[in-house]
Amino acid sequence: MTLQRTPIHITDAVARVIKHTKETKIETIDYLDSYGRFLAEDLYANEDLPLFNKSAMDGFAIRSVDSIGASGDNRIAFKVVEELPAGKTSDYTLKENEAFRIMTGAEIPTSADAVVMFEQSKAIDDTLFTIRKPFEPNDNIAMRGEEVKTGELVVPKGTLINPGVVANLATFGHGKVRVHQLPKVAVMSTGSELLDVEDKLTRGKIRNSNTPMIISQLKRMGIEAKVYRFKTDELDEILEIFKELTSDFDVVITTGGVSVGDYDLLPKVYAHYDAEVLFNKVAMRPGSVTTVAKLNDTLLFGLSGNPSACYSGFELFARPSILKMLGGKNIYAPIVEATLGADSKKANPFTRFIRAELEYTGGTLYASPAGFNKSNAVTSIARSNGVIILPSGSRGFVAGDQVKVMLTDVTSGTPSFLLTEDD
Ligand SMILES: Nc1nc2c(c(=O)[nH]1)N[C@H]1C(S)=C(S)[C@@H](COP(=O)(O)OP(=O)(O)OC[C@H]3O[C@@H](n4cnc5c(N)ncnc54)[C@H](O)[C@@H]3O)O[C@H]1N2
Ligand code: MOO
Ligand SMILES: [Mg+2]
Repeated sequence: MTLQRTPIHITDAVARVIKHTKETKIETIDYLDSYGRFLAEDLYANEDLPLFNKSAMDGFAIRSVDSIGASGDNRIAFKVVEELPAGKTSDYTLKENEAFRIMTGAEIPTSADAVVMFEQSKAIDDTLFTIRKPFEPNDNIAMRGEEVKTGELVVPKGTLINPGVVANLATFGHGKVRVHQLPKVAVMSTGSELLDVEDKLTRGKIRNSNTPMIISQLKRMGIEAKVYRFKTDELDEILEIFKELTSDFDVVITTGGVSVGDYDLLPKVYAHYDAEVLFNKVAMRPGSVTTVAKLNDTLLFGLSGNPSACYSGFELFARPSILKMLGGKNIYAPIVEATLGADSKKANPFTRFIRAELEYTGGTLYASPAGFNKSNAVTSIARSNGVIILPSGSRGFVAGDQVKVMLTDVTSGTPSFLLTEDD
């Protein structure tokens, strides 16, 4: 086996992974379980929205024609003939200077065409009130179909089902929704140095942080992974496990053992099973040895053992691929421009990813390296909420330079509420 590997550009690597990713089968699930999935079909309006002309305010529904000429000096009186809370309807036909007492959301009876807010009226007694200004037809009324008409596209296929989409499923009566199945994902860290979180530390050993990290990155996507243990770094054992993994799972994520070391077994596994290696070297740091292969219909993500490399390898390759399996359209983390908050003096022979702390101050988005940032760093992953991307072939960067930042952790908040009284 040759130890020479040819690095390819990240964009090429991402494109290869996505090209080899297939959507999973479609299933029908309860709409309340659909949050975080992607619509597998367009969502159309089954009805007009609003469904009927409805009061937009609490007040009185009147015939606008009866309000003509109303002023402070010429208050016009109305008599309440019926009360209409939301959900109650009436076929009564208003006569001159009659009104319904109507609440927000109630259907406007056909004989009324404007709503007077309580605040725009003066009560004389329980059934009489006056107004001091004229009302136009449709004042304070939400018109049938003003938001969307029957048959219009509301949310296109491939959209992430966020709480707003769930609200629309409910609005249009879709109790069941078609989505792509959750891919079956297995996670396995390799390395005879690895101990579990509560094992006693012994010489030369470390705690396995990659498995729980990847499990959490998957959880963030709504996926429960199955964890496999592999402790010996013996080829026979890993070959046996892989036989099971590739027949049962859509995605197998391994960490470690992917470089050129004597006990880096993944390249041997790919070769043994004649997997199609999409790439085994990417022109990036960290994670240059990240490998992605395909065996039958299973995608094998061989992430680097070094924690920072492992984290970005997942976000760069596994995440968009899994989102595509789920039928997602917008599968890539957004990349925005930011101002570098501190120097980053190293030259960058390969594209460099730097775990970063993002801060929005005084109208500027600053991105600062989140401390120790080598490939083996684990603490900076905890502190960061994005990744600075420095292009390959560039020299060092200094504070104030414009850089690109990938928003890998958009769930992170800010320490203070960013709206002020001037906004
Ligand atoms: N001769 C060469 N050596 C190395 C190269 C190279 O190109 N030529 N690449 C280096 C780079 S870059 C990286 S990154 C690492 C990648 O190594 P592997 O993916 O094979 O990972 P391991 O060897 O298994 O482990 C590397 C490192 O990470 C620690 N590790 C592994 N698994 C975990 C885990 N689950 N939790 C926490 N830490 C983990 C492991 O103990 C090692 O320290 O290879 C370089 N070598
Ligand atoms: O694969 Mo490495 O993460 O470039 O240090
Ligand atoms: Mg290694």
